[in-house]
Amino acid sequence: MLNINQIVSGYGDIKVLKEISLHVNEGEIVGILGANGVGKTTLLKTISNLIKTQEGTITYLGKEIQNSSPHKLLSMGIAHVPQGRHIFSKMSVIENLQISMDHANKKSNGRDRLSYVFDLFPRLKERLKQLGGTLSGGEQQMLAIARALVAGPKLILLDEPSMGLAPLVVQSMFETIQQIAKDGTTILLVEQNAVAALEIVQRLYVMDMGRTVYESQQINNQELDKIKEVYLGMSVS
Ligand SMILES: Nc1ncnc2c1ncn2[C@@H]1O[C@H](COP(=O)(O)OP(=O)(O)OP(=O)(O)O)[C@@H](O)[C@H]1O
Repeated sequence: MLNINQIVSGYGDIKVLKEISLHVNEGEIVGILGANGVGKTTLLKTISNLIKTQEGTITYLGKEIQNSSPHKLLSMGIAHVPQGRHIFSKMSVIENLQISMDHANKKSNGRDRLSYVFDLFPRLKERLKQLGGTLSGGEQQMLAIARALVAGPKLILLDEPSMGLAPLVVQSMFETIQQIAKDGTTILLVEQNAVAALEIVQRLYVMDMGRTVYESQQINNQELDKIKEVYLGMSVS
């Protein structure tokens, strides 16, 4: 579905991504793990063209997209849920969702998409008129994901959904992410919380210094221990 081929990008003269390559197959949850500052967020921003691709190609459903605007990418079915959520804090829950629906993939029915996100996140339905900025951290993350989903995406780029959330909230958020994938939306997940991410991904990449240093095939227990120990510096008993 998504093929990233030898991409270079960064900020001004600073190259953060250094010829990174990876792919995502339709229906998968693919994880990108790695320490602070290795370029995970930069990778997602480059895919959604918030940062320019300096070298290499990004192919989505057979089309090169590295020069397509974020708006065009959304209409093609790629939605980005940024780190820190960036919901509109002075707008209500329903207004936040409405804005995204206005830019949606018009082939799917808006009403259906809205009822789908309310089934996934009933708390949002109870808070339609509440301002985004007054929601709890967990609710804001629900709104950020819901806002992506009402656009009818085929692929969601999800940047650190666990950030700042209590462990129980993280667990329930990750169960919902798994449900979203089961319902047919492919997910590229960037996470610091390796323990939570490893529970739900089908494949994963570990990044370091703007490159992938590890790519899993199928994840079994033995491989999980190796990833944790060698690449993530976690102790395995
Ligand atoms: N706007 C910017 N201008 C200059 N450098 C930046 C900018 N944004 C990020 N960087 C740098 O790019 C590098 C990669 O940052 P990035 O946010 O992609 O890392 P990350 O792996 O997502 O980290 P984290 O897990 O802490 O969010 C870092 O060294 C960071 O300081």
